Amino acid sequence: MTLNSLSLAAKIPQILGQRSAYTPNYVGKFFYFFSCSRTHQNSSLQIVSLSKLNQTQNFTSSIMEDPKRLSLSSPEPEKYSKEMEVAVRAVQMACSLCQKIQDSVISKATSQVQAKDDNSPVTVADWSVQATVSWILSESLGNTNVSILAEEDVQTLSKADKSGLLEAVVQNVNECLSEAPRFGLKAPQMFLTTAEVLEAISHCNSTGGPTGRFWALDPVDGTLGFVRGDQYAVALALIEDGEVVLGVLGCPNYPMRKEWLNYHHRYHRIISKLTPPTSESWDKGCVIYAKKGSGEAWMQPLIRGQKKLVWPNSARPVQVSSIDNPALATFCEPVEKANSSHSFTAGLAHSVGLRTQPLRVYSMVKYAAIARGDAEIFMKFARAGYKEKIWDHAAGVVIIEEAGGVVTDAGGRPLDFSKGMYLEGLDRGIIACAGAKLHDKIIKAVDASWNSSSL
Ligand SMILES: Nc1ncnc2c1ncn2[C@@H]1O[C@H](COP(=O)(O)OS(=O)(=O)O)[C@@H](OP(=O)(O)O)[C@H]1O
Ligand SMILES: [Mg+2]
Ligand SMILES: [Mg+2]
Ligand SMILES: [Mg+2]
Repeated sequence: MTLNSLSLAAKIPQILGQRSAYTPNYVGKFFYFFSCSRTHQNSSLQIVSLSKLNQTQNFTSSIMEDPKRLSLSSPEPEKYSKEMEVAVRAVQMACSLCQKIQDSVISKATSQVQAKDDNSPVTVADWSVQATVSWILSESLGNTNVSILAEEDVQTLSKADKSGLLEAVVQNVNECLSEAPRFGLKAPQMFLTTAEVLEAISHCNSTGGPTGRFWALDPVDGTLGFVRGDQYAVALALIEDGEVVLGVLGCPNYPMRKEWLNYHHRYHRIISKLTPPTSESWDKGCVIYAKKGSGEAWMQPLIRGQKKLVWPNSARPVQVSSIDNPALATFCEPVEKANSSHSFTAGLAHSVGLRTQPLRVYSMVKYAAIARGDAEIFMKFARAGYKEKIWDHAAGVVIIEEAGGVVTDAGGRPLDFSKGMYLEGLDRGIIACAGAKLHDKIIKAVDASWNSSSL
C-alpha cells in the first residue's frame, strides 16, 4: 500500500477502525502508538505495535520526513482491554448504587445492617452490588466465560424473615441496572425477578485456585465504614493462573483531590441535617484501575447525575509518592483495632522514625491512598489465626504495583492469589510501600520488632 505523508494520518485510524489516530484505545491509558521499523527487503516502514502518545508524535514526524512506501499491519487488540472496560464501567455503576444506599442507611440509622454468622456486618448494598456486578460481567463477557469469587452468599438473604431485605435488594439491583446505558452498558430487557437476582449473587461461586481465569469481587469493602458514613470501596480484580492481571477500585467517598477529603468529612458529620448535595462542582469519589505489567495506574471521577460515562471519562494517571525517608512518610492502617494490631505498628513506626500520625481509613481506600501518593506506607497485622481473603487485597495490590509501589507480606514475599479464597502462607502481615527503598526499611524494622512483640 502506498501512502503519502498527508494521507497517512487518515489511513491509520481507518485501518484501526478508529475516528482519529489520537483516539484513546485502551481504557484511556494508552493512546495509539506506533513503533516503526524499516524492513530490509522493501525499505518500507511497518507499524508493528502500539505505543504511547509521545512516541506517536515521533512516529508521525518520522513519517513526514520519509514519504516512502508503507506496509501497515493491524496490531493485536490490547490484552484484557474489553475486560478492563467492562470492569470499570461495572464498578462505576456499583459506586453510584452504593452512594444512594449509603445516604439512606445513614438517615435510617443502623436498622438496615444485618449481622452475618461471623458477626460481621452486611447490608443491602453488599448484596445489591454483588448481584449487579455479577449480572453485568456475565452479560457483557458471556455467561460461560465468567467465573466469580465474591464475598457474599445468599444464605442470610434467603431466610424467611428477610423478605423485606430481599425485596430491597431486588429493587436496588433493578434500579441500578436500568441505568446501565448511562455507563455505556446494556440494561436488561425486563426487570430481573427475585430468582434472577438470587442467581446472579450465587453465580459468584468460584473457589479460585492456580489455573484459569476468575474475578475476585468485594462488593463493599469496609462495610463498617460504609454504615458509619465513612470510607469504603468496591473492589474487582481479574486473576489468571494465580496472578492478578486487572484491578479496579471504586472509592465513592475518596475525592479526586485529597484536599476535598475535609469537605467530605464535614459533609458526613452533618449529613442528616442537610438536603442531599446537588452540586456537581466537586468529584466526591473516584475509580482507580491498573493492568499488570502496564506500568501505569489510572483514576477517573465517578459520574453523577444524568451525565453519561464517555470513555475514558477524563482518566488521569496516578503514581506513588517519591518520599523514601520514613521521617517524612505517612502510614495508614485499618481503623478497627480488631483487624490489625495498632500497638505493634505504633512501636514499629516509632522505631523507623515515622513522625506523622497514622492515617486510619476503612477498606481498600488505603491501597488507593498509596497508589495516588497521598500516603507512603500501609501495614496490616491481623491477629494470629485470621486468614486474609483474596478479595480484600487483589485489586489494591496490582494498582499499587503498577503505580510504582511494592506490596509483600512481612517476609518480603509477594502475596499468593493462587491458593483459593485465602492468602495462604502469608508471613505475619501485609506491607505496601511507595517504593522499594522504603519497603526494605519497613521489612527490616518488622523483623527487628517482631520477637519483642506479643503478636
Ligand atoms: N478480625 C479481622 N482481622 C482482620 N481483617 C478482618 C477481620 N474481620 C474482618 N476483616 C476484613 O477486613 C476488611 C476491612 O478492611 P480493613 O482491614 O481495611 O479494616 S478497617 O475497615 O479499616 O477496619 C473486611 O472487609 P469487608 O467485610 O469487605 O468490610 C474483612 O474482610
Ligand atoms: Mg464483609
Ligand atoms: Mg473486604
Ligand atoms: Mg465486603
